[in-house]
Amino acid sequence: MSGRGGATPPGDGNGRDQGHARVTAQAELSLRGAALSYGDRTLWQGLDLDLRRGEFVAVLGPNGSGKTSLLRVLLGVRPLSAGTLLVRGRPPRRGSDLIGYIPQHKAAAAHTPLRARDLVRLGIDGHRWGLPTGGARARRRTGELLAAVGAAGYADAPIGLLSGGEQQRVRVAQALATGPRVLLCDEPLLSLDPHHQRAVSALIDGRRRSHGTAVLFVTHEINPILHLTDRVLYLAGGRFRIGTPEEVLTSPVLSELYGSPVEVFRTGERIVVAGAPEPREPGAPS
Ligand SMILES: Nc1ncnc2c1ncn2[C@@H]1O[C@H](COP(=O)(O)OP(=O)(O)OP(=O)(O)O)[C@@H](O)[C@H]1O
Repeated sequence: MSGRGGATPPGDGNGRDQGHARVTAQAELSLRGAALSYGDRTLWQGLDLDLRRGEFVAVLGPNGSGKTSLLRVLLGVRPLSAGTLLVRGRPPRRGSDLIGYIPQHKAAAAHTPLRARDLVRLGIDGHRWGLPTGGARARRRTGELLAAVGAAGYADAPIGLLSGGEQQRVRVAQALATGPRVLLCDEPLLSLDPHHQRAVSALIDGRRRSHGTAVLFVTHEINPILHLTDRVLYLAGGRFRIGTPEEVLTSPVLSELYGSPVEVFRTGERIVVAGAPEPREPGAPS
């Protein structure tokens, strides 16, 4: 297969086989013929994806396959090299209220002067530096957001003194501050223990169920979120596949995507991928 990404069934999932016009009308995010290159290196191309209301899409792929770069495009901080992106029918805009972003967990330094409530407050009016407005309303909203993620008990604690799971709850609250239609999650469970992984993924899932928020969830590990996942976007070696986990996470599909034999095992509720090749160095011949 050429470097042109996988617009072939099974697991094409690009909407064409599901009533293209109907899907487009409902999409929160819509990519058409999207490509992203850095210099002469193309991370992905020919990407068609509609993210629908309340949908949970997991983005998988080896290191360097362009998962975070995709989020940067969707956040409006990086332009596509080709193709189009629409966010609820309009071009993307950096800092849009329509999109919430949950970053990887990185432990905040113990001496960080921010309290949990300050971090959430930044999600409400952090883009209005120098023009503080609506103080009482923002304070009330901050309290509601912290309560919604079960973080009210440590609202006034310095963020650096909270556990990893507690910090991630606060970051979820911050991402929800503007009432986004789409949540972009960049490995939000990384370095959390299984208990906190479940708690944080349940929070994200709860939001999509209660508000119809669509979720694009970048992860290296599908198992903690497999039960939530409607579709998988799998990026590898400049190509991709989209479809349900059952369609994409199979030995034949991943072997074709990687261009070498890959085994996918299912043990109970878990999926194990074995034999995926190491990512190529940037610029190495394909
Ligand atoms: N601004 C940039 N300029 C040039 N190359 C970049 C830039 N940003 C990212 N890259 C390269 O693009 C590739 C994809 O990066 P990206 O962070 O999107 O990958 P990823 O799939 O999220 O990887 P990981 O799983 O390791 O987080 C990497 O090789 C990275 O070095």
